[in-house]
Amino acid sequence: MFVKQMNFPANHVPKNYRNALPVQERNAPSKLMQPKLCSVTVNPTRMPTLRFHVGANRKLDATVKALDSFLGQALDDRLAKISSLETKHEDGEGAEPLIDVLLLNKKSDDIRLTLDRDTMKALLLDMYVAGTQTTAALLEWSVAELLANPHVLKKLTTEIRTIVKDKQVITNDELDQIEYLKAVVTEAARLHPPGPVLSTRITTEDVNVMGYDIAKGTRVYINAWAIGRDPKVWDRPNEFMPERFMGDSISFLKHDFKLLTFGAGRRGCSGKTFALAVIEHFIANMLCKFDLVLPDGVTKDDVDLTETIGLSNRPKFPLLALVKPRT
Ligand code: HEM
Repeated sequence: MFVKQMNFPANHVPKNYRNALPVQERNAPSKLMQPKLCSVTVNPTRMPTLRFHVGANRKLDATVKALDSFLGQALDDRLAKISSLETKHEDGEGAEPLIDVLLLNKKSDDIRLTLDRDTMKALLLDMYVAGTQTTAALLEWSVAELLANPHVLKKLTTEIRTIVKDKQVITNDELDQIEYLKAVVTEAARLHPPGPVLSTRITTEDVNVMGYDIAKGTRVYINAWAIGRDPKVWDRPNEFMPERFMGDSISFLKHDFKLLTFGAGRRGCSGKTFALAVIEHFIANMLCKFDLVLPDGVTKDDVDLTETIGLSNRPKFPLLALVKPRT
């Protein structure tokens, strides 16, 4: 790719940016393992682009402080709870929560996590900010498109029930076999990327892209939404046709610049495998045990697929759907 991710200029590294720490400090054992928790230091980063908006940086500071304190509290609460448990998982949870993995500085065969408190907060923030709304939006779009396209819903339901049969729990092995489900989610993601514009890049050298000269240092915005509906790239681009991805070599796991719902390159989405697994598990389980239907008197043509305009893309009107126990 011609356009690379912006780096901080050497003299402008925010002070709380972990990699800016001397190597020794970076590798020091986590303070969290000490009995007394370290205090939280907030060092919000000012955004130069906001300096023209009166009060914006002040609001940013307040938001950063509030978030920092919320995340710090979440870590403290969980640590207190873990210490009060005699054995792990005594609180009835089957799988180990991410927060415990971070707090307990888990050691496994091939990975040793040495995380300080700020890094743990950043990881939790990543999960919540980057991972929740986006996943929920793509799930909502996938279900909305299924309701607006009953022939696709019928085909998918049949395929899922044929593969899963009467099993109570759907495993990844079954999920891997339901090729049409992956095609449905990929098609929903092409038409309705939850983040229509990718993270900003800055060119690191003069480049020419398809006849356009782009000077070094140009801020580049990539419109994933428009690329996903480009008629030069896609046949009948505005139609929901999961079949286009059946047996196709294009998939999110293979990095194709036609399909940028999860971005690309080194700053591409690090949670895409997780997000796709969550969405596929949800839909497979739902359609296995329930019939997905529209409320009485509502037809497929009434499903409103209008998108919100902005940095995130969700249905403008929340989806109303019903599930009934499988007939
Ligand atoms: C359907 C769900 C999701 C969508 C559509 C999505 C989309 C994106 C997009 C478009 C980017 C910017 C990529 C680029 O500019 O090249 C991104 C970045 C990111 N995503 Fe996701 N994401 C999803 C779910 C998740 C989840 C579940 C997590 C975490 C568990 C996550 C963590 C991140 C992180 C940490 C980044 C920043 C990566 C970096 O800058 O190095 N995302 N995501």
